[in-house]
This record gives sequence, structure tokens and C-alpha cells, in this order.
Amino acid sequence: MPMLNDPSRKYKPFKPLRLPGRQWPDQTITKAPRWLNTDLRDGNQSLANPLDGEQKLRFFNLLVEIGYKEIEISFPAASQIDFDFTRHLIETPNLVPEDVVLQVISPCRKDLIKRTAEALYGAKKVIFHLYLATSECFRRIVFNNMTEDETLNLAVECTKLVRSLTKDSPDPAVRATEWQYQFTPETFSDTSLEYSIKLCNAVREAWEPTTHPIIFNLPATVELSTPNVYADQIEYFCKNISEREKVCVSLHPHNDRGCAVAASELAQMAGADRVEGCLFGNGERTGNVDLVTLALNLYTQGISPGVDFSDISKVISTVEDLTKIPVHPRQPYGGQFAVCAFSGSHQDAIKKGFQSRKDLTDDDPWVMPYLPFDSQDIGRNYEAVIRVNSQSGKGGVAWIILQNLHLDIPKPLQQAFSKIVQKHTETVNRELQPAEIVKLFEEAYLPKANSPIRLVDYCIRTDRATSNDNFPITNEAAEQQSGLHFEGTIALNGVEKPIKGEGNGTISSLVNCLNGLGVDLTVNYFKEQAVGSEGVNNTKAAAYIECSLSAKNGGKRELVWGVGLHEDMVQAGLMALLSAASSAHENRLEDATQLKSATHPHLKTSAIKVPSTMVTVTELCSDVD
Ligand SMILES: CC(=O)SCCNC(=O)CCNC(=O)[C@H](O)C(C)(C)COP(=O)(O)OP(=O)(O)OC[C@H]1O[C@@H](n2cnc3c(N)ncnc32)[C@H](O)[C@@H]1OP(=O)(O)O
Ligand SMILES: CC(C)C(=O)C(=O)O
Repeated sequence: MPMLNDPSRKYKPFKPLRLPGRQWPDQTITKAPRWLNTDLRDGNQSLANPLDGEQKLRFFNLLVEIGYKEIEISFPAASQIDFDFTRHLIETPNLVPEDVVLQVISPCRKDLIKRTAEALYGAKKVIFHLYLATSECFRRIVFNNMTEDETLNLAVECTKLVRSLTKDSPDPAVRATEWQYQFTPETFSDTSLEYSIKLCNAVREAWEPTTHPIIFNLPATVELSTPNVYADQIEYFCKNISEREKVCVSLHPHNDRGCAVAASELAQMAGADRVEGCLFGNGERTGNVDLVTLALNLYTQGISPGVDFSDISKVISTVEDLTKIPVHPRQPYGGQFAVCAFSGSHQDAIKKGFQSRKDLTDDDPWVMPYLPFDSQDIGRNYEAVIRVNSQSGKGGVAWIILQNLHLDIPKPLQQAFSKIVQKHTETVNRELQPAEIVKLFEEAYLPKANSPIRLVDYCIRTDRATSNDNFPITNEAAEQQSGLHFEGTIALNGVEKPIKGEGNGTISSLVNCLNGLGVDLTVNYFKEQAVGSEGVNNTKAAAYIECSLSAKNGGKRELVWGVGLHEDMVQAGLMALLSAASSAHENRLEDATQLKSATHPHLKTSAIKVPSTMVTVTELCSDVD
């Protein structure tokens, strides 16, 4: 059937509450609520294949590890599995930590209440949870026209029965349990507030809370309205329930309209003390409120949530394994795309954001474009933050190289490399993995074992006079006074050739040698960089060189890049140059056949512009592998 042109006859708007002077909009959340995790009950009852005892135990242990102190473990009257699991937790020493309270649920049916009480014999700390639907819809349709009074009387009677089977039991062993009582007027958000309050007051009188407050759990059993309406209902309930100090107001939002998180946050602002929900929003239909999102929403406001998601991947894999429901990639916080950027401008901003935090610590406030929180806090590294596809730009690609090779590649090289990556993503038409990007980088810029131009050995000598203690010569002065002489052997297409050249620095003198071999390039850009942490012994040097080749056939000047990586700064520079020269040579393969057969060129290099010289020793010789 198609969607209706006019849905207004079939669907009626939810009638909002009139609450003049509502105060919740001016409140903020300043502390974590009491959490009740119901993955083992509400989460379990909604699975195609509910958990067996062993699986429940694994889930229980995970919840304890995360730090939940109130856990709804079962519906003991529903199945032997739930009954036995309850007994197992109670009877096995040390399974339940001292500070963890077990909660169990039962409907307002006497036989089921008795069975539930049996399951709890000998427990240390228990919340006995009873529920009864109170809305007009449920009383009429589900309970066969049960009146408000009949419903209230059933709730009171069943509460008294629970009381007689627990804290008022004639058996001292039963009385030894630390009992709490929770009553849920199921379908609360669709029930008249006056009636809910009347019924809850009657239940409170029947239970007579002493040590522990009575818990009134106020569910949006089905989410029917906007979150502000739920907040109004909670504020009204909190203000009008009698003996508020003896009452813990608990929330149990479902997510039918996709607003459960917002509803539960506004309802906390409205005065609620406790929240019930499931990890990653599991639960009937569209699920219960997601406790992970709620907790991490608090955390990222600087409020300790009291539960620990610092290894969220472990939580996800356990939950997925047990429930067989995958966590959506775009799930807040936990989803694999939750802190991940594919698009170029996002990546650029994030990369700059990380660079701005380079010298900061966890005591410096997190201010980061596009990323609302630090993924390391939930046990994820930064590798998956930036992902590269055809929508990505240079910033993202540079980030991958930084993360994987620790090279902070200069901007002009970023531009050049991102073109290579872009072309590749368009060819393969999919996301590129970091390893593929690294491979593209290495192939494009790093020297290779089979490079057509390789330096076999070399020796560098300066002209300058050696300094003595009385007349020290500064490096700058020496450079102005003298040139550098570069001599060595280059293997060109496997054929070793002696080379000789000079310049005002190592790079320029090697360029001079290469020019002499017919490799006609000019250095446009040179940058050197320490790789790794300063002061660390294994620090390496990186050098980046951009060269231009002389224009061919009146065309544009061709640009090539080379990158060198070595423990020694000088060698890094030479490697970068040779790598660029090899690329240039490969690009001009046809020209290479016409290379001059010059053996000992000795050309002036005044045309070569090199931003800085690197060598400050008077003689430096090396064999190059
Ligand atoms: C909103 C929630 O999520 S509440 C938790 C719901 N969870 C579950 O239902 C999971 C476990 N449930 C079960 O295993 C079963 O439904 C049981 C054991 C509770 C009951 O099973 P059955 O006796 O076969 O009853 P069945 O489930 O078919 O029907 C429910 C009956 O309980 C009544 N009922 C439903 N809710 C309640 C309640 N809160 N209090 C009292 N009676 C209730 C219904 O009116 C119906 O009675 P009827 O047969 O006279 O019409
Ligand atoms: C029994 C209550 C708490 C419930 O599960 C609901 O209303 O969704």
C-alpha cells in the first residue's frame, strides 16, 4: 500500500503537556545518573536467538568490567535458562562483585512473582522489578478493558506480595538479602500523568521504602513524541510525586522515533536520577536508549560517566558476537566511521588540528575541527581517522604518510603526490588502504635498488682554509669563501661512470656532476627534516627535493620530486636528488640514449639555485650501498 496523501486521518499528533514555568530547559547535566544495564533482559528478549546461560555469563562479565553497578540479569519466570542463570550468579562464589546489584523483572502476575522470588533465594543485593501497563490503550486492548482502579489495585496487591516474599519474609535467610523495589508503570509516556502519580503513590505506600528509595521507572515503552514532551512529563512527575526524597526516578526510553538519547538527556535535566538502557541501543524494535552514547556524551562534556569504554573495540566485538547484531558503522562513538573523514577539506582540517596539538597533553582542552572527541580515549588509534578515496585531498594523503612513514611531507610535495593518489583512486574506484598509499609514495619518490642512477661512492672536499684556535672560520664565512668539490662514481643504467663537479654545497655540486652526465635538471626546492623524536638515537633525516627538467620540444618544464631517508643528513639529501634524477632520467628515457659520453665533466654551476648547503666538514667521503 502506498503512503497516504493525507496521513492525518490515520495518525494523530501526540498531545503535548501544558507545563507553564517548566524548568528543565535551563538545567544542565552535571553528573552521571545511576545506570541500569538491561542488555540481559530487554536486550535479550528482543533477539532472534536469545542468549544461553554461557553467553549470558560472558555478557554479564563484560558489563561488570565496563563498570555497571546495577544489572538487570533476567526475567526468571520466563524461561528455565533465565531462572538457572539467576541461580548460577547467586550460588557461584565471587561471580558477582560486592558492589553490583542484580535486578530481575516480573509482570504483575502472582504465579510469576512467586517463581521470581524463588530464583532470588540467597542473593546478596537485589532490585525486584515489577511492571504493569497503565495507558488507556493497553488497559483497553491488552487487559480487556481493565479500569484505572483495577489496574491500581493489581499493582498494589502485587507490590504487597513482593514485599511479603522479600523484605517481610518469615525466612531470615530471605530477609538477609538487601532488597530494593522497582515499579514500572509500563507505557508511562502514554498514560495520564495524574493517574501515573496516583498509582505510584499507592505502590510507594504499599512498599514503604526505608533504607533504599523506591525506584519508579518511567518508560517511553514506545517513543511517541518529541523529547521535550518526555522531559515535561518527567519534570511533572518529579514535582508531584509524594515523598520525592524516598523516590528514585528512573528513565527507560525506547528509540522508535530515533530520539531516545535526546529524550533521556532532557529528562535527566528534568530531574531523573537513573537511566535504563542497552549497549549500542539494542532492544525491542528500534531498541532501548544507547548507554554507550549517553556515557560518552557525558565524557565529552568533561563529566566522568562512571563506566569505562576505553577499549570500545573489545566491547563491540563481544556484543556483536553475542547478539549477532552488527554495530552500525555510523553509530556515535563506536561506529567505525564515527571519527573518520574521507573528504578532502575535512581531512585537511583534521590534519591541521592534530598538528596544532603536537606539543599538547591531555590537560589541554580538546579543540579539534570535525572531531568531537579523541578516539584514543576509547582505545582507537588515529590510523582510521583519515581514509582516502576519490573525495580526498592532499591533507589526508599527507596524513597517511605522516602516520605510516613519519614523514611530514612539505606542501608542494603534498600537492604533487595527491595527484598521483587521486589518479589511482579514480582508476581503481574504491578506497585506498594506507599500505597502498605508502607503496605509491615509495614508488614515486624513494630511491629504488634498481634505480637507473645510483651513487656508488663519493668524496666531498672544500677549498676553504682550515680554521685554527686563533682564527676560527665560521661556517657561513667558509661557504662564502669556498666551493665544494664532489668526486665519485655513478652507476648509470648499470654502467659505472666517474663523476666530478663543484658547487656551493653538496647538492649543487652533485647536480653539477649530473648535468655533466647529460641529466639536465635544476633544483627548485630543497627541504630537510629530522624524522622521529629529537634526542632519540634512531632519529633519521629526510630530504625532499623538487627538480625541474629543461623544457622539451618547447613544452612546459617538467617537475620531478625525490625523497631521501638516511641516518645521515648529507646522504639523505644526495639520495633525494638521485631519486629525483632517476625519475627525470626515466621520464626522458629516449633522451638517455643520446647522453653524452662525457667522463670527467667539470662544469660551472652558477645557474643552479639551492636554498641551503649542508656540508660543514672539510672532507666527507663515503661508499654508498
Ligand atoms: C515492555 C516489556 O518489555 S516488559 C517485558 C516483556 N518481556 C517478556 O515478555 C519476555 C518474557 N515473557 C515470557 O516469557 C512470557 O510472556 C511470560 C512467561 C511472561 C508469560 O507467558 P504466558 O503466560 O504464555 O503469557 P503471554 O505472554 O502469552 O501473555 C501475556 C499475558 O500476561 C498478561 N500481561 C502482560 N503484561 C502483564 C503485566 N505487566 N502484568 C500482568 N499481566 C500482564 C497479558 O494480559 C496476558 O494475559 P491473558 O493471557 O490473560 O490475556
Ligand atoms: C518493563 C518496562 C521497563 C519496559 O521494558 C518498557 O516499558 O519498555
